[in-house]
Amino acid sequence: MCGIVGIVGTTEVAAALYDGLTVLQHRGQDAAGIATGKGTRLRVHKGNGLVRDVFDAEAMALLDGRVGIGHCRYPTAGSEGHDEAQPFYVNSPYGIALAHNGNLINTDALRQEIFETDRRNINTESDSEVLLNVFAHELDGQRGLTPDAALNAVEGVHRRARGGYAAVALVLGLGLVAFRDPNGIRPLVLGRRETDAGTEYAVASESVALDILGFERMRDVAPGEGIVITARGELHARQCAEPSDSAPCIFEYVYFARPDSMIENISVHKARMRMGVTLGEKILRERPDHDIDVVIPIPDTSRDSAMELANVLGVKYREGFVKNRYVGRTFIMPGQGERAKSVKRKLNPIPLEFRNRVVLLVDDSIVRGTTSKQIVQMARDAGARKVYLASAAPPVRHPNIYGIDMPSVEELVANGRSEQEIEALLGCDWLVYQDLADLEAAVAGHKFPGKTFDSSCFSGEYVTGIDPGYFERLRQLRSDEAKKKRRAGA
Ligand SMILES: O=P(O)(O)OC[C@H]1O[C@H](OP(=O)(O)OP(=O)(O)O)[C@H](O)[C@@H]1O
Ligand SMILES: NC(=O)CC[C@H](N)C(=O)O
Ligand SMILES: [Mg+2]
Repeated sequence: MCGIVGIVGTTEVAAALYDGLTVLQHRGQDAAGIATGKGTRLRVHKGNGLVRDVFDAEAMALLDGRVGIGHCRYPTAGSEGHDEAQPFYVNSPYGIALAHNGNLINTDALRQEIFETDRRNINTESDSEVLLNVFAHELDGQRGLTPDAALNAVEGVHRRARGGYAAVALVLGLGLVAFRDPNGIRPLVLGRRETDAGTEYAVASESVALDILGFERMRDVAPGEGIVITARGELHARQCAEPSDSAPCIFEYVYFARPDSMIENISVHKARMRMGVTLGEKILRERPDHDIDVVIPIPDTSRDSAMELANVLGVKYREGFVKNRYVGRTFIMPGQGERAKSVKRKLNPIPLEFRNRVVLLVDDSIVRGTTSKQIVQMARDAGARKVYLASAAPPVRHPNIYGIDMPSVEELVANGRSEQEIEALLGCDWLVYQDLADLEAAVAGHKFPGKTFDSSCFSGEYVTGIDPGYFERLRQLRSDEAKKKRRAGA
């Protein structure tokens, strides 16, 4: 789940792109990059690591121009290597750099088509390089370099690409192009800032990036829409695909996005609080005479839900785990060994909150079970009398194929297991999951009743349809085992 940002400014934009990426860091910790354009020169600097590690003063000084894009990466395709860091660059036509959040599900077919029909080579395993080349080819087929030509090219992308994608592209001689897949699976928001020198525009994965840069949030980029902001600051927008089922990714609200972001006019913080309410109500229905002494969140993401859940139950909310702020998010780490080790390094219990108590631990989701297995044990070791575990999301039983790296069902702790079996495996005294209908209602809230989402990792229903054999191929390419082998060079 990468973070993307693009800015058309009235002055140099590199520093603002850097700041934007630092607040999108939670979306990808593996690699980061910025591309800027000035005159006929497009500059790209990218590398593995956190934003603060990838850029130094020297690199920043080279990134000149008033138009630019940035990316922080959490890989869902290809390797974690340096050459798959983004933005990707292609010199023809005009010089284009592109940054992509999401995952294409017809990458192989597109790669072949691009080689055989479009006569373009894709030099990495990245689906984002494929996306860039589809856009480049479609733009090449247009007459001239105008906003209309770029929007026609976006139409071409929507015709050919399948999957989840939100993308920003820098086209030399034109400006910034942004687009979002026809189902709107991946988020993208548009903002504006007035300056003495004129209007500036920014697009970003999450509105928090606009907030910290001082841009006013205008609206989400619509599913299937294309946007062009010329280097002179003119905004052009057009619907570039037939209307499709709207399916924003529900996992953004569960885990990925920052709580201070608004996605599709829904506050992530409020959505998480409502998840806590519905889960609390379920607990009261199932165990009206519960013996819970204290509700303890598993930091960070579950805090908003856990707090409201405690309110509904009428029991104390306590911070029982201290998080080491220098360890990143564990779920988006590439290997299981690293994920497992990091939970221990990251979270440490305060024994007095556990001793002789019946504790209800709350997490936003249980995916591989890496976190919860260790946390339940830590709570016991810290003296808890009983350890209950509640998940603000339903069991994850299906792969995510639109930009969250859960490609292989074998790695999911809920795969092929009943809730009782998962409870036994995680070693807790009681395990309770949110129901999917409650989760969807909680995210939609009162303002958007009946709103639909991509909830495929919970439901197994995929809005784009799936080609036969896709899951097996994905498993071969992206299981933890396959990644380990690739890293070892086997
Ligand atoms: O079942 P698992 O495979 O362990 O995955 C789920 C856990 O991973 C995430 O935490 P993470 O440490 O990534 O980030 P956070 O600090 O934002 O909660 C999520 O919040 C759960 O705690
Ligand atoms: N998480 C993402 O959005 C990943 C983008 C792209 N598929 C990559 O692997 O680089
Ligand atoms: Mg967590």
